[in-house]
Amino acid sequence: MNRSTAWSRLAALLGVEHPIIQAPMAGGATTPELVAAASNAGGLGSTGAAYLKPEDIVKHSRRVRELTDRPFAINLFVPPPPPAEVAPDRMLAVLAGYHARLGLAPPQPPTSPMPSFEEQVDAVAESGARVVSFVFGVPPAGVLARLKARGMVLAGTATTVREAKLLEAAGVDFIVTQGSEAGGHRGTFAGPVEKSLVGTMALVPQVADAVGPPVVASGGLMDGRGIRAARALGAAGVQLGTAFLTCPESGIAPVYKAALREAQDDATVVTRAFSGRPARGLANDFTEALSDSPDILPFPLQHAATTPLRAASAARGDPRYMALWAGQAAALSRGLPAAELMRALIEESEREA
Ligand SMILES: Cc1cc2nc3c(=O)[nH]c(=O)nc-3n(C[C@H](O)[C@H](O)[C@H](O)COP(=O)(O)O)c2cc1C
Repeated sequence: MNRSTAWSRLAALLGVEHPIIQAPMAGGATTPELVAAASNAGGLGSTGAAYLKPEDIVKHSRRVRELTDRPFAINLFVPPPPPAEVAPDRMLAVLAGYHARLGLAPPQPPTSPMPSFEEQVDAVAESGARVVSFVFGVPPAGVLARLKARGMVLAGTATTVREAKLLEAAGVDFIVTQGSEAGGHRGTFAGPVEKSLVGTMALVPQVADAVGPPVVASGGLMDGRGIRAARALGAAGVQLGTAFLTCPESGIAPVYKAALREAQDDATVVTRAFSGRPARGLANDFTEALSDSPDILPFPLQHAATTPLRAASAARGDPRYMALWAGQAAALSRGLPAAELMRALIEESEREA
């Protein structure tokens, strides 16, 4: 299939003019206003719903539907196996020092903050989203069958060829490849993360050669240059996260937007310090002090344990203890309104190389 056919076929599958996806970003970035603006401009907006309670998924998607009658996407985390018994005392002692510095009450033993996956799926099934994407694994067969029976288009996230093949075998409609440049959590689920840090340039053509479903490239793409490169490598579409974080509609804290605008190419690190899972973000005091700690708890307990500190740091406009998820090309952030950014991406991606 030639490149322009793959591109327009994926656009038709997604029900959009251009297969340019505003990435799902859990943790509040993907407000209904951001999602709807991306969709209204001719791409596909996506909600990162992983931490949302089912009733909030219902509310959020109702609001998106008020703002657009175009297709949009929702994303969930495939749930991790229940964590083994862990002793959080040493991590709590480390965090206590930071709490004291900010005048917070001592940290409490963490419990999982994740809503019930089954109930999230119930809410997603009723959300009116056209596309449902998953990360951190192969979703259960029953979940895929149920959403497919409702006519929803399904996607999984792969960081290696092996993961892409597992997702193809499960029957997803398209595969998002996540290159190691990507901001946020590594979606790795089959194999050690250290071996899955494959860059977009190397990952996209290998996955495109290995699997049948269309491949959507993500990781380090910020403008038309990246989109054209991804297309040339065999991608049928693209997904951009960091590029949308500095939009006025994105829900992240102002201090986080300011840090992204000042970021340099070497500003990011992959760290487990905030959540227990490896994720790429801007280095700060917290990542420098904790990234090598042997006491980091497994996801989602580390995420829960660091929540009060991250929230207090954001409320004070102090980026030192916040999770500032960002891809390696954050310096190319433009801070445009989402519709303008989407229109610019479309126009730039169609220019001759
Ligand atoms: C703040 C942030 C949160 C993210 N949350 C999610 C998420 O909830 N689900 C998901 O599939 N990917 C998530 N990602 C990863 C994106 O889907 C995408 O792979 C990544 O943003 C692409 O790289 P880029 O940031 O360089 O564009 C997140 C990325 C960022 C920056």
